[in-house]
Amino acid sequence: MGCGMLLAIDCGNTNTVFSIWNGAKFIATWRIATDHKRTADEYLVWLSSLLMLTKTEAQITEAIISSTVPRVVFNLRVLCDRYFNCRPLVVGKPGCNLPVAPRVDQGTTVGPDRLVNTVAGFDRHGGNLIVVDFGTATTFDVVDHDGAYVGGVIAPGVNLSLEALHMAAAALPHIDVAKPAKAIGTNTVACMQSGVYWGYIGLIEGIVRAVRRERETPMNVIATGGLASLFAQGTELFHKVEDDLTMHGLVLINQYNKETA
Ligand SMILES: Nc1ncnc2c1ncn2[C@@H]1O[C@H](COP(=O)(O)OP(=O)(O)OP(=O)(O)O)[C@@H](O)[C@H]1O
Ligand SMILES: CC(C)(CO)[C@@H](O)C(=O)NCCC(=O)O
Ligand SMILES: [K+]
Repeated sequence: MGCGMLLAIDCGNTNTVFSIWNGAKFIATWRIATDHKRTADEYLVWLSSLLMLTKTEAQITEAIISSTVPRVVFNLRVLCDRYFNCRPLVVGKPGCNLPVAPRVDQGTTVGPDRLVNTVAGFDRHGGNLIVVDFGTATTFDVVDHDGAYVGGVIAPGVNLSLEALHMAAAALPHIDVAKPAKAIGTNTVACMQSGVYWGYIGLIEGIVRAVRRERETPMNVIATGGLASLFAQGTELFHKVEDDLTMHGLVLINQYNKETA
């Protein structure tokens, strides 16, 4: 132990996931709420106490960041620079190359998490793929035969939809998403759960059907994100659920940039 390890950071609008890798070997992962006010010093205190608690001996010498929140990148860069003495790769920024460039409208920026999912999905399953990611938003990334991101769909996230319902209607409580026993709810919570769960299943199936109709080849569907396995219980659509897809993509992109440097 003690040789150079990779710190991979996946920063979403709700949560930020840190994970540590020794080459392709997974070492540890931790999650923190995304907050652009958090400083490099605060990240370090948090990280080092978790390292200690889990008795992980990590000598971090390289880092890669995917951030859907531009403002947090500054402090994450400072963390890597000041404490790990390295310049992190930042997906979507100059200096971080992707195996295949996205093919989208000129001037458009693709969410870095979607680019990362595309790379990981293509590596594991090849081209002609739809990657569904259940995060703050639910995204569908369409991966072409050669691994290029060629567009997709952005829908409101499951928890966001539940929160909107609660915020807008005085008599509707805050609830967690769950798969209801029956479609017909016989109390408020069960009615809301049915609406969100089966509504979402309908959304996913409808979007995948429409995307497939637009393409000439069959397309497998891969699901990732915290709620993927819950929704996999309500549809036959997913070829596979892969919770670690985004992290796998970060490791691949880091490797790719080292090889092509
Ligand atoms: N059965 C479940 N019921 C409710 N929430 C769940 C369940 N399983 C996982 N989750 C939630 O899923 C979330 C993890 O999802 P994920 O990391 O993909 O997205 P996120 O952190 O919410 O969004 P983003 O990546 O955009 O920040 C966690 O907030 C967790 O609470
Ligand atoms: C859609 C989200 C919020 C999903 O995390 C993120 O990928 C993002 O901010 N994307 C930018 C717009 C786009 O991907 O087309
Ligand atoms: K995510």
